[in-house]
Amino acid sequence: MRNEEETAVVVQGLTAGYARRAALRDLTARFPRARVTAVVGPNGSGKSTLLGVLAGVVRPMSGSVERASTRRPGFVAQRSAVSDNLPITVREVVQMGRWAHRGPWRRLSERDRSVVDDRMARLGVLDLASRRLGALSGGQRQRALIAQGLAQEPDLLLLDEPATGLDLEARRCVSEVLDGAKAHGVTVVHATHDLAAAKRADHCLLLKEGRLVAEGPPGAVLAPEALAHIWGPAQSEW
Ligand SMILES: Nc1ncnc2c1ncn2[C@@H]1O[C@H](COP(=O)(O)OP(=O)(O)OP(=O)(O)O)[C@@H](O)[C@H]1O
Repeated sequence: MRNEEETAVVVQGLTAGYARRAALRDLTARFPRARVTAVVGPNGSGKSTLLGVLAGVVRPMSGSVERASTRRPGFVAQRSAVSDNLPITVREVVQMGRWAHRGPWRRLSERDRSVVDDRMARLGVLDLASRRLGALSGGQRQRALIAQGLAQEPDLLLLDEPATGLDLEARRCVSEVLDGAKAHGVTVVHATHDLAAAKRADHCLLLKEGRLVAEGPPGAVLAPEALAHIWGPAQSEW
């Protein structure tokens, strides 16, 4: 990043976790505005916790998170965090994204409806609009949840493993959607185990055991020697 102007979020000395156990320790990092940042690391390294802090659902134990904007971030949680049994349709799920603007259960305006339809179309779930979320395949459900995040029209979009379990075409669709959001000025941060997707990002954070190991351009952060350091030599060919 070249200067402060281009930074959407600054995290300094962040320690955060659950009960008294820290899952992230003394993390300092920046998230460039209108760019895609990939957060990479092994299971349990603190990726979801970091997204939770940025989303405002996990409170820091110490350190700070500074964000220029006061708009509520869009947060697409890990699919496993969303109940399969919710008796709501895909359209209702995506409409919930408009609550940030309308408040819950308010009547939707014409514009709300058109944003909802547009986001469902972009994620290829418009023809599933009246199906119940719980009756969808994992990949279809994931696309509905991403459509919900986009329907919020956030300036900061946080996604926890958005491409996990998706087929090739759906992954391509998600990747295009995230690039489209970025082109509209949205700061995108996603946690991923897909190193190819991480390499397409503009900026990358590599975590291990709750600590930041490296930050910068994905090509440098995900260099074979860094990956070998984290996962062992077998993964260093990515
Ligand atoms: N709700 C919770 N309550 C207690 N501990 C938690 C909770 N969520 C995560 N943890 C712990 O915090 C640590 C970091 O977990 P986190 O989910 O942030 O990692 P992650 O990098 O996203 O992992 P994964 O790749 O498996 O999704 C782990 O040790 C985990 O057990």
